[in-house]
Amino acid sequence: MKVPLTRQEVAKHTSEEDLWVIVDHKIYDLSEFVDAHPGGSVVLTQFAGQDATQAFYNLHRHEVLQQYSDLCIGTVEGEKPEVIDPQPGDLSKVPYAEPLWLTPQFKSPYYNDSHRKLQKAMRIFVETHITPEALQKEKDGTFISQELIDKMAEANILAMRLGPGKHLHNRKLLGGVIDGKEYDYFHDLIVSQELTRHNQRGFQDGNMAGMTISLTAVRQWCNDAQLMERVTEEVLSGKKKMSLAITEAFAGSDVAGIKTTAELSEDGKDWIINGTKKWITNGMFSDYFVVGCKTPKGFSVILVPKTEDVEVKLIKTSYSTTAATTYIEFNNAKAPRNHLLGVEDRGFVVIMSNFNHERFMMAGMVGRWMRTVLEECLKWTHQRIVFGKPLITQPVIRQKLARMISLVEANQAWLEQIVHQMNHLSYDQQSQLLSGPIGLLKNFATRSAHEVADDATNIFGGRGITQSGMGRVVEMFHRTYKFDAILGGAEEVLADLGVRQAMKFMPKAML
Ligand code: HEM
Repeated sequence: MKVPLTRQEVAKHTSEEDLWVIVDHKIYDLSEFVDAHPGGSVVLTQFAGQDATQAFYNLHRHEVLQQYSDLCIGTVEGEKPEVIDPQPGDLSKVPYAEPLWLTPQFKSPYYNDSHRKLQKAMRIFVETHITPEALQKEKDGTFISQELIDKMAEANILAMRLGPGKHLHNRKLLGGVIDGKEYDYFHDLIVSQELTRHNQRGFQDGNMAGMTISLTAVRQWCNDAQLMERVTEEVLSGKKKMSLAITEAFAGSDVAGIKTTAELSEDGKDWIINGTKKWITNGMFSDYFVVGCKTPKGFSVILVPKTEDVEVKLIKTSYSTTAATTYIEFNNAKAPRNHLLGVEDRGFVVIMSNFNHERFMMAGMVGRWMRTVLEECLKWTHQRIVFGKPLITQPVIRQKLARMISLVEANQAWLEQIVHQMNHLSYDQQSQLLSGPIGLLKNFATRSAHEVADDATNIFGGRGITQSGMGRVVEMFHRTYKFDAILGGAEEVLADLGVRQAMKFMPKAML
């Protein structure tokens, strides 16, 4: 019964057995909920019969009202709710909460109608299908469901995550909102950025991150076209999973220090792999591993199928085990000879060129996360009342917000500039010309994340270090932004790479 009622009528319901409150001009009957209320019954009785809007928004996220909408029995007569009730697909109206190209008042030279269509469809898909599972999996630590993988495969989201290319031709993306042939690196950026919006960092990686950084290497470097097509089909249909297995306890960003070996069997038919790998995202549920190995005269990359000679163990890290971070032992594991990617002993180029797309995606994703954290801070500083005034009235808080806005916008602007170049360069040209700039961009993105996480946590105070409730997004960001600073190449290594690449192009220029 959602009928208008007067404030006088609400004021009559003040006992624990018969308890009504008003929040944002809506009336809630909490009589049955009092005992179940996580904040206890006392606080509710203190506000019984009254308007509790300010107290409510000081303690709860708006999503609480969406979850408990059944308790709402009507609106106050002659009044209208003021707080925005976001629906799947909506753009945020909070300043800076969306990149400029999604802000109706502004223009961008980079995006067209097909980008807008894809963005809208992705946001609806993420909010409807991915976010509910992401929230659950981040908490319970179990792996992504086959049901969700199947849905993403059907919508061709798995295929889109590899970036533009022939694998998208003849595919209808998200039910046909755009044609696979139209797909460019701006679409790719949109897919990455929308996919982070559930704000569950462990699940973000648990959601097939392994595939996005390993199938790319198979597609680019597999010498056997039939094998490449078969693996692509198996993985993009969601039937098989895969991951990239390069890092070891012995070697992280210094790929040259890898100890895992690959030798040809006596009959020359198979590679025999021995050694260990560590921090392999999605390794627990992978059917294939793209493995970096020492071969007699150098370093090679091999596609290794999961067999009983490949043992996997779960590693607990600072984010959820839903990411399936894995320790792997290869014990005489076999891979057919044609599973070599690229040229024997010259696998370095396979790994290095593959890094570009991974790092570009990571920069886009952490950039989008920062923006969400900025939105959280803007909302919170307006709703949080301290010393009798909203937090935003404090100049020191506005200084922090100014810095966050600048970092978020600078990252996106640089990112878009690089994406524009990617759209106009071949894969080889990208490897040659953009590995430096992309490395520097990822470095800048995660140094910015460091600043944003620090300021946001201070703004949220105790809530910023609490895993549930008001500060949950900020808490997660502060706890997990380091994954972006380390995975795909540590900050310092990327900064160094960026400058060394510039040195290569340095003319003999004198002062
Ligand atoms: C529609 C009415 C309400 C609902 C559905 C509701 C629901 C909840 C939920 C789900 C939580 C758990 C924390 C979270 O997820 O954010 C919570 C916590 C809490 N609630 Fe409510 N609540 C309501 C009204 C109120 C009111 C009127 C007060 C009065 C001040 C209040 C005070 C609190 C307190 C003190 C906490 C604990 C907060 C913390 O741990 O920081 N609630 N409430």
